Amino acid sequence: MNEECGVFGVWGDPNAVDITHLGLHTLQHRGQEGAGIVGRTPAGLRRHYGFGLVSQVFAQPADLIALRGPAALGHVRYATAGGAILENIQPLLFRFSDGAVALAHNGNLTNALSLRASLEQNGAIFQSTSDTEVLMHLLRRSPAKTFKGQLIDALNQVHGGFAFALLTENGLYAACDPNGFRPLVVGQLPSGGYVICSETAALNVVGAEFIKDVQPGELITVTNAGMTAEQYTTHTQLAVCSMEYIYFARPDSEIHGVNVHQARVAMGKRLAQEQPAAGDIVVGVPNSGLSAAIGYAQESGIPYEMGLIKSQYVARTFIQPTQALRERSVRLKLSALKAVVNGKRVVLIDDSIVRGTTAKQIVQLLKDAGAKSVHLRIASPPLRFPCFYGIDIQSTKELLAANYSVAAMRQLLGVESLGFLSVQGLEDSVNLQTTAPNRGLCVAYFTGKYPTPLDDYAANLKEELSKLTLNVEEVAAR
Ligand SMILES: O=P(O)(O)OC[C@H]1O[C@H](OP(=O)(O)OP(=O)(O)O)[C@H](O)[C@@H]1O
Ligand SMILES: NC(=O)CC[C@H](N)C(=O)O
Ligand SMILES: [Mg+2]
Repeated sequence: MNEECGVFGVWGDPNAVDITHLGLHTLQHRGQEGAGIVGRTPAGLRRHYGFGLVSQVFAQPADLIALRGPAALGHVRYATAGGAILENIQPLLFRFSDGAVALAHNGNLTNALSLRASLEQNGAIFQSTSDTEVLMHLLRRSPAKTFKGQLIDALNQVHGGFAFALLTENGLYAACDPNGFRPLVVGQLPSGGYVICSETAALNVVGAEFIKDVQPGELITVTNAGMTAEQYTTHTQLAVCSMEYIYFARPDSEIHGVNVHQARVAMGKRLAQEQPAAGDIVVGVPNSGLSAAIGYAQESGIPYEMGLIKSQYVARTFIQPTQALRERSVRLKLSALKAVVNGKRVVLIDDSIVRGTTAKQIVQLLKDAGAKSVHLRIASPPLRFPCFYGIDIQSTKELLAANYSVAAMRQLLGVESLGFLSVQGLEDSVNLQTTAPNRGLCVAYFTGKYPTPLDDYAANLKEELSKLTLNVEEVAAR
């Protein structure tokens, strides 16, 4: 599993580029592989981009100065399709005889490969290997008369997960897929300018007021005439990625009206009811396990303690490319507090188990520091199926819970007991106000039931699952 991507665009503010730069810093947790900004300068759209963190890509003041103007679009990337080559770092910038367009994307398209094959057969020449680029080819081939009409045509042909943002000389456009898998919000700056970005935390940091969540199948247009919202399709059904609430998004963001920290606290409370444990202290795994640990302690009455310390200088573990690096970075990142855990029965709370790298090492750390027993509780259901909508887990091979039962995982991780939150518990904890299936959440990674056809990925998944020798229901029930 890898991070997400983050998008951030501004229209109608003289400081658009600097605001976008700040916004990307705030969204850095969503992608650390590459970053870029396109600015609408007096000389047209200009781009600066590269590999690494926002602070590395924009190391010199001149990098931003060259982009300045009244509108900008930025992106932080972690690849889900097409790998880590410079050409895939976003925003992508296309120059046409009649103008330029910048394109940024969070999510993953399920039919990009087949669309690309047929576009190439008809003469298209792609510049990158990412799924994102197909949108622009479809847009340019549309017979519609206006840019917006062409965009609507293109949006109706791509499938899967997408929060797209596009910048032209004339406007800033943004759209969400028909399930709203990925979060995307609109806000307004004190100057009157508009911001469109992945998370509300970034609105707060740049001083913009929240206006709305972009809804499934919705297209937002911002020009000098103001902001408008319309449906590019009405075949929609809310299925927000539940991993956004569990792990990805910042605790200080709100997605469809639900604060991420509070959702995690509620997951922890529910976990305490569903999976009680006899312990002396509750310890959360920094960072994203802490909110659920607070909830577990509140509900169980077991005191919350700081049994693990996190170094502030080590990034998220998933993004390391190899297992050896991931293991080393857990060691560097987390240490046990001997004075707190020695002789104690520890109830250890984390938000998720993916490969098991983190849990395995932390249990060892706690035991080495003298913990009498470790009762591991996970504030999400076991992750057993891949995601094709924007989280980079596209194979069951690496998922611990796809390959081992809960009892086998308990042994493997070396804990006295192990318990997970139920799917129902997750849905109730997030508590979205909707009548959509699964209470408006995508829970496919836990149930194997995907809210859309998987297009190019379907055959592969079928084959993988057949190798597990269990059917979907059996895998989900392990
Ligand atoms: O089972 P694994 O493969 O180890 O993956 C799961 C762990 O990874 C994530 O933390 P991460 O270190 O990425 O980020 P965080 O600091 O925000 O918790 C997540 O919160 C779990 O702790
Ligand atoms: N994590 C993402 O949202 C990635 C966006 C896009 N699919 C890419 O690979 O660049
Ligand atoms: Mg973690």
